[in-house]
Amino acid sequence: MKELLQVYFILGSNNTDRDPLIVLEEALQGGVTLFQFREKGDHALQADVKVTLAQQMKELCHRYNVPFIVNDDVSLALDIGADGVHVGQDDMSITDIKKRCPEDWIVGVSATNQSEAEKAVADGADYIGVGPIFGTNTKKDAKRPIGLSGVKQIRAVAPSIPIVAIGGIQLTDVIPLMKVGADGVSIISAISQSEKPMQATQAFARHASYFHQGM
Ligand SMILES: Cc1ncsc1CCOP(=O)(O)O
Ligand SMILES: C=C1C=NC(C(F)(F)F)=NC1=N
Repeated sequence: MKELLQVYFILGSNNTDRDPLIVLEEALQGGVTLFQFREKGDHALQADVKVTLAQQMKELCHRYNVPFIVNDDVSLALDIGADGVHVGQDDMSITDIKKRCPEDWIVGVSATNQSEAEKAVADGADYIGVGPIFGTNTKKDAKRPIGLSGVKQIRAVAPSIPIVAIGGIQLTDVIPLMKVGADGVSIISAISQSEKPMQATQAFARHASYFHQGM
């Protein structure tokens, strides 16, 4: 699981002005290790348009042997045969999801502090998304940034669960984040808003793998 978290790309149709399928394919060619479909916020697609995009993105990910995760929408994830879901603290509980969903599903949870992280571990989450690390414009209701120290504190109470850092992350943040205990980084705009998503992803992959070799 920790290897999958190295370069965790997240994309929804409103995170880019381009065709999201083209952006996704370029990022996959650059070495994305895990992908999350997150269709939220202004102009988010709904209903069958959203389902169609999700199915197309899933097929694309599977062509590159990358697992396809759906944010929040457990029913959509089940309907299209996703590889798992990512839920927030106030979404469906992990235990309920684990009951309803395939045994081999990846179930990730957001955590922004030590108690949320401890709860996620107790509930059996497969990984936790820790953040927002830095300020971000991508998520309207993001909480106050927790910085590198926030990751360090969470790793102190959750020594073995896979942790991916998220929120305002740029290339130069990768190695410092891994040094304080993250197993990988989750990125939206640094890749989706890049003029060259493939090259941007390659750079993130190089930094993340460099650190892993170093360990
Ligand atoms: C979904 C989410 N959760 C915490 S911050 C964030 C948005 C991250 O987007 P970006 O990588 O563009 O800052
Ligand atoms: C709010 C979120 C927090 N973390 C993550 C992930 F990086 F996948 F763990 N995804 C989200 N959608």
